[in-house]
Amino acid sequence: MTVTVGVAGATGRMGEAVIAAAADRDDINVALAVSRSPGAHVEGVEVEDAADLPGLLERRTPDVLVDFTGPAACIEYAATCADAGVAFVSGTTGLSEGGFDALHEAAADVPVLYASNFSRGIAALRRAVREAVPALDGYDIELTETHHNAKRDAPSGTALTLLDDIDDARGESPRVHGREGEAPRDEREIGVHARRAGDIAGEHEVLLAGNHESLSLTHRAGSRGVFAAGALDAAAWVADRDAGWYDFTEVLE
Ligand SMILES: NC(=O)C1=CN([C@@H]2O[C@H](COP(=O)(O)OP(=O)(O)OC[C@H]3O[C@@H](n4cnc5c(N)ncnc54)[C@H](O)[C@@H]3O)[C@@H](O)[C@H]2O)C=CC1
Ligand SMILES: O=C(O)C1=N[C@H](C(=O)O)C[C@H](O)C1
Repeated sequence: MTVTVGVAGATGRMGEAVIAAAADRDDINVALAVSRSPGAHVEGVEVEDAADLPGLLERRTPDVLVDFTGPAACIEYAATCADAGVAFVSGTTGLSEGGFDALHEAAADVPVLYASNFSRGIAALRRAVREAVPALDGYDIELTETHHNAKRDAPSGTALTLLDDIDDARGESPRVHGREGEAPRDEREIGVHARRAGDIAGEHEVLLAGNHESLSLTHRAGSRGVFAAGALDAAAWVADRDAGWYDFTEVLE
């Protein structure tokens, strides 16, 4: 079965990567690409005006809209998809709690699949973290993420997901974002460090140290292609599901 997708944020780094990845797949057809800077072509696909999204969804009837934009657009497009009966897959980060509430509202009408990171390696890292944290009870934990110099939100969405995983594994811990001056470490705090440099696609390290040993669990994305492939796997998986909230881990089961 071929799944038809629309791509929102089509002229952005991830939007372009998604369209490029779709061009190599037989199971996905890009029926629509939108951006707030229309007129360009990405991999031969014409990019149309995102302001026309409601009408475009009605006319092109994609099965799924894949969104990599910004928080405001993500919330707006989720509601537009809910109205149009189109499944919504998003990897947009930097959403507030209210933003996630809005996505959950859309999930009452259509399938919504959200992931702060669509790489399989991060899914495996999350499993490793959930196992390591209780096994190394009392060890200090520090989390470091490194991204390209154009990333807007910090810490990354993936870092926030990993922090939630750590909280689930050992109870809620205070988060300390960087340290400066007199800053003695509290026993349970998690130091969170966000680095921005060059064109690094995305790196995350969870460091556990204590008892004269340290364990570093690290993931490095070599290109945006890994995120794009995962998002398209998610789109293919969610296309014919019932309305509801879905997680990327379900796609990998
Ligand atoms: N979940 C995952 O696996 C991944 C998530 N991301 C996230 O995806 C998002 C996009 O990342 P990039 O492609 O690097 O950013 P980008 O800045 O290159 O592209 C974003 C695109 O969205 C559009 N956009 C932003 N706000 C908009 C608005 N209010 N209305 C209409 N269009 C709007 C921009 O014009 C641009 O075309 C970020 O939140 C990033 O953190 C990025 C990589 C992987
Ligand atoms: O903005 C990015 O580039 C990335 N954003 C996501 C995040 O915030 O975790 C995922 C990935 O690390 C790349």
